[in-house]
Amino acid sequence: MADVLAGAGLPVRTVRTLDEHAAAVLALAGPLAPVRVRLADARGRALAVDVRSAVDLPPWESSAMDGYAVRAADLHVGAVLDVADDVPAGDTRVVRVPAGAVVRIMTGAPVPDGADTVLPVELTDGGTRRVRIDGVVAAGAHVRRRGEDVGTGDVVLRAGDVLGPGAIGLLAATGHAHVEVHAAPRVAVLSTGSELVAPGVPLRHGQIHESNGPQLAAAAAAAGAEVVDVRCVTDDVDAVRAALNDLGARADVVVTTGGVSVGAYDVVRDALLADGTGELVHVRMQPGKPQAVGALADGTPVLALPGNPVSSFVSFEVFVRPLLRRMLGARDVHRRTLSAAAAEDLRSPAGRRQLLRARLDWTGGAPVAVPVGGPGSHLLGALARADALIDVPQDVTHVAAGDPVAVIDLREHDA
Ligand SMILES: Nc1nc2c(c(=O)[nH]1)N[C@H]1C(S)=C(S)[C@@H](COP(=O)(O)OP(=O)(O)OC[C@H]3O[C@@H](n4cnc5c(N)ncnc54)[C@H](O)[C@@H]3O)O[C@H]1N2
Ligand code: MOO
Repeated sequence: MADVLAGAGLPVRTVRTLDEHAAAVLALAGPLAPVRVRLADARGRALAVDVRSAVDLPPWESSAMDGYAVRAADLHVGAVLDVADDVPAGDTRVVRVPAGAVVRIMTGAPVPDGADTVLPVELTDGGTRRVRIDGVVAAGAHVRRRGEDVGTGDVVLRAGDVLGPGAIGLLAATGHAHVEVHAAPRVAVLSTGSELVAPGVPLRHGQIHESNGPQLAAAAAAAGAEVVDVRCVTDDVDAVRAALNDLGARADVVVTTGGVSVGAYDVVRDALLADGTGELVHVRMQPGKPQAVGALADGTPVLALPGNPVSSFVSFEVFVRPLLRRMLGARDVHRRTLSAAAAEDLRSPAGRRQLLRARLDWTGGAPVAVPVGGPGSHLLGALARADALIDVPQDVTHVAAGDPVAVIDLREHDA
């Protein structure tokens, strides 16, 4: 769309909807090359290939109970049977139950040949040489069949699956010590602003603690990226350019905050424009209106987010996170969305899609979206309480309490 904001000597800005800018950012990179990693290093990474089981699960008939392996035909209340053998878990012998006898067996031990049923110890007198049968079970009870869970060669996980604890357990059980995953995107974070000082340093008048860097680094790590550097520079174009080039050499993506608006010292804007690759964007959203994208000399993408802490948080969610998930190789790069009832009346600016921080209240069963922190982009106080973003469409200016609203669920779901 043609720029409507140029004027007063300001550089040209492309005007986009949120979806248009998200699509433009997503097009900046694809999944990174596959690498082979140890299972212990695979959590949070996306599989580069389908994975098949190397074994049957269970690999042999196994007992689901501590008790006695029996022939169902020999089970009668009051019968007393010889205990021919004892098979604990880990016993690798091939054992056979003689006719009219039983074999004591433990949970997870191989069921002896000839036995078809496991009688739990609670239904016996617990004898070790001879055992009295106090109760019976159905034929076949408590025997886990070979391959009933997973068969050899079955596809157990697919390319693009992000590996949570359940998947790691499955990979181990199916015999995989290593897996092919996509490399994790290396992310560098650069905060800009002469007012910024490190957390812990006492503030002088005009100074604030640098919070976007730690926030974005945490968000990138939670998205599955490897954060290689978090740095802060003053509002100096040369310092920004030097930092960008240095960080770009070690990262797959550089994320900056601050200095992309229309201020006299908006140096990220100036640095990206000076290098000739930058595009300034006015996104029809709140927060997150001023954005910029660029590329370093080696092609490394730079995503420049606005400096207000809530703006950088929301911008990361809707622009940076999907790109990182794509580079990670995840099949599904977007957060889950759901419909919730608005807890209160909401106002939204005309012509801007609003993403309002909220907490989902599930106490009534169906989700209710409770706004937290207000719409101001500087209101950090409630950020930690938000686990969702209410997504108010660009053309909607009013939502009544109780109305359904679309919500982006910020909780992690890979586990
Ligand atoms: N005349 C106009 N002024 C502004 C406009 C506009 O359209 N016309 N847009 C406003 C909007 S919307 C936003 S968002 C901000 C974004 O501006 P910048 O990206 O250039 O950000 P800064 O000016 O550098 O900082 C904004 C704000 O955030 C604080 N900040 C910055 N970095 C950090 C950090 N790392 N940690 C904590 N806080 C940070 C900074 O101190 C400012 O208060 O522009 C509006 N202005
Ligand atoms: O776009 Mo700004 O992010 O509204 O505060």
